[in-house]
Amino acid sequence: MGCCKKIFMHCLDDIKYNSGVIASFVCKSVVAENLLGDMTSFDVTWGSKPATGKAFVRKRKKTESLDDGTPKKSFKLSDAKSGKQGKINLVRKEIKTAESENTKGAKKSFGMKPSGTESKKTFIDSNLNENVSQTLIKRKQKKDKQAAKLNTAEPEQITSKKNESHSLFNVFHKNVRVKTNPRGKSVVEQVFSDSQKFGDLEIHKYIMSNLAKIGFTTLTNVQEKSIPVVLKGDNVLIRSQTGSGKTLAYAVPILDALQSITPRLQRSDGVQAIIIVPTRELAMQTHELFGKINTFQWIVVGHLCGGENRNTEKNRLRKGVHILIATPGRLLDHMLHTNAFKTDNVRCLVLDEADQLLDMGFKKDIMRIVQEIDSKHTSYNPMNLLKSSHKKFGEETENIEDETEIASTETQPLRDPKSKKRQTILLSATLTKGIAELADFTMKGHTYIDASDEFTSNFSHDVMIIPNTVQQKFVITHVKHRLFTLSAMLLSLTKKCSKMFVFMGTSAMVDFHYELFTNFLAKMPVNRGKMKSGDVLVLEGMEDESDDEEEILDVEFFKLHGSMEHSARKEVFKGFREVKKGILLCTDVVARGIDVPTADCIVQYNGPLKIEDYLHRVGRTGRAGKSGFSYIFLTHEEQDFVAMMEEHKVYLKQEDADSHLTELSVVMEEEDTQKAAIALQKHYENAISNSKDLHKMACVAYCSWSRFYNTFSSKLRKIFDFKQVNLGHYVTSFGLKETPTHVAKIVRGQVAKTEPQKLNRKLATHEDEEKKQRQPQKKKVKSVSLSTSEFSSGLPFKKKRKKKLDI
Ligand SMILES: Nc1ncnc2c1ncn2[C@@H]1O[C@H](COP(=O)(O)OP(=O)(O)OP(=O)(O)O)[C@@H](O)[C@H]1O
Repeated sequence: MGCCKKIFMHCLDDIKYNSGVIASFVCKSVVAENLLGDMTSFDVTWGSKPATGKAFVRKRKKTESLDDGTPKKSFKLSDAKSGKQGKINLVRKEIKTAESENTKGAKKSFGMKPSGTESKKTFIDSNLNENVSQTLIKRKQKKDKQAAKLNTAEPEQITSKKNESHSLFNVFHKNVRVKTNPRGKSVVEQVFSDSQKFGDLEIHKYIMSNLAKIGFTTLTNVQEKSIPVVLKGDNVLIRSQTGSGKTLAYAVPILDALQSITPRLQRSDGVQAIIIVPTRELAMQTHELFGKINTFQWIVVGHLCGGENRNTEKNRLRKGVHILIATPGRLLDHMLHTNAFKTDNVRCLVLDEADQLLDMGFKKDIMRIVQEIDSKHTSYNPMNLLKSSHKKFGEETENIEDETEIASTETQPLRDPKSKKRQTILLSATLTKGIAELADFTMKGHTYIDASDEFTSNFSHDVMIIPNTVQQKFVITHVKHRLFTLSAMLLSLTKKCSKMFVFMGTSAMVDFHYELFTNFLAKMPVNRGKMKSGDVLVLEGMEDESDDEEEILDVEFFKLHGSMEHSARKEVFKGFREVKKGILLCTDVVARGIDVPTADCIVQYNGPLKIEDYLHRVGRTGRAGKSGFSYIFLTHEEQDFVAMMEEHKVYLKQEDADSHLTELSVVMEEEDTQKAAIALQKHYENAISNSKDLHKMACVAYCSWSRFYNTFSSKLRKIFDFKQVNLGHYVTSFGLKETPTHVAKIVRGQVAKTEPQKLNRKLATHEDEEKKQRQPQKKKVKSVSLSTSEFSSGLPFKKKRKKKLDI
């Protein structure tokens, strides 16, 4: 027995690093130890050929093999991906002769010679027949004894014993240490300029005093470098790290130019400057900032964004707006369909978060918007623009000036209402080839401004610059532990942080976790005294408002994603910014540009779909020189992410999940952290299975996750590899007890949640066929839509532009 246990541990390690090398060991030890349900995936023999891909052991076989007391020599397997059935035959299966340290160790513990040509077959045969059958008989005897004991015990004790055999126990293995580079030096970008003040700029004194009122006196580095250039009227492409104050770099010069126009602008003069931002929240935020620095009552700032009432916006445009902040879809919609919206006087175009605009597939919309604006300007020459856009990435921009008219003039076009020129400003925290192309299309020659002194001339650098005031950490968890580890982290981090963004892959994941945490984690009573690791938790009781309960989480939960109603999104965004202590569960919809100055912690529960997304998510903290923390959840299979980030000069430190799990001991009133964690998992699982709605949400969330996990960018796919994941473990991380296939069926509406799982394939198939014959064929209805339009433009739906996730 001891040997088997040892082998299991060896095997587990090997599976982690060396998947498939020692399948036979795994199976054998599994039989002996009754650990089948907890195995990670491994390669098996598929008939006579080795299986491609991964196979997952059917959990139910574990019970069958042990219940009848006879050793099973074969197991049925099903391929999670293809659904193909297979069989692993332990007697016939041969041990592969991998010579890794672990396999040698494992073989030794079975009394075998480390390199095993002669021991290949005999090992399994003899051991299976002797050791395993004995083992199983002993186990059965032990089980019977335990059962007898339990029968005489108090009911409370019984549940406690039952809980101890929760499958999570078996995978509670040591923390994995990931090799990091402690000496790695990231590129540091100074946020504030050394000395320059807003007072040193040639801008209107009212703007200066308004800036001083909100506490801005010293210029940030990017503001120091770019405001004078923008004031001059040049086209610019600006790159600087997140939270460095890029918005003011264009807001101040635009406002200063418009206030200087004499005679004063009238509403009938129409739109003078358009600022395009990717999301509604960013549109609102930018609008707010303009509101703070604009005291010139005759200058009107307005915004247009998807989700708002179109007629209200039409009226707004009809009345007259000078500075228009808009999301691209809705802006184009009005350009094409609102007669009152004239673009003849537009002399400044800003593309903020330019890389996100491209990522979200707005390139065509932006090109169309640019064409619409320029078609009203005499200097517009699309052929020249096209020629210039074929220029190589990173090539100096000066040579284009020969071919096309330069926008740059002695005066800023905005200051001269008669000017037929357009100044363009592109801003981003990351630079990609796409941005270079966009710059070439939208601008006739431009100045490149990089806030980092290291990269003033080198445009196409791979280095990612993240504020050095943010401590970046990663946590390695077993997939099955994700849910309770996240809960523990929320509990512990709220003690030291006031506002937290928790990024998740999909809207459905956000919905589910929000529901779970607000109803259960946030209402976790500290002094209830009932919640021991062995308890079966009375879930309805959790909502009882008894006097002696107090909430352990002194923090408000929020959720924000692209599938929410516009009004709800608006409210949440406002609420989160105003609240003193809060946790925002969100998707990447708020990953860029959003400014919550007091946000001091970022948790990435799912990896970023693109490398740049990591930077933008982390960038929600550490704004304007403030300090912050950032954590990313990684599984054992995803640990190479750390090395990949190091290639981009981003160095993450490992933090043990255990340091957070101790929090659960307090909540669950259980000294042993592992038991407390399991109790919480059980608590969640029971809550989910007892509530139809929550269960459905969990199923939908799981399915949306599986779609999400299939969409990583090609570079990241080798790390976040869907083929490597154990779907069964992920199901557990959503607090579900069903198999992945069953969950998928529930989501598709093929089975009701209450329907028992099909334990016996033959019987189940038979029953199914009978049912089919009895029931008339129903038309298939897609019960849950997993893909939703993220940033609805309001335009009639034409053709799907790009495969979008429900973020
Ligand atoms: N000169 C300044 N002094 C102090 N704080 C400033 C200054 N300029 C901007 N800030 C503050 O810095 C924060 C970040 O500004 P902003 O949102 O413009 O950054 P950003 O570079 O656009 O970030 P991101 O790339 O994430 O969009 C804001 O809270 C803003 O109020």
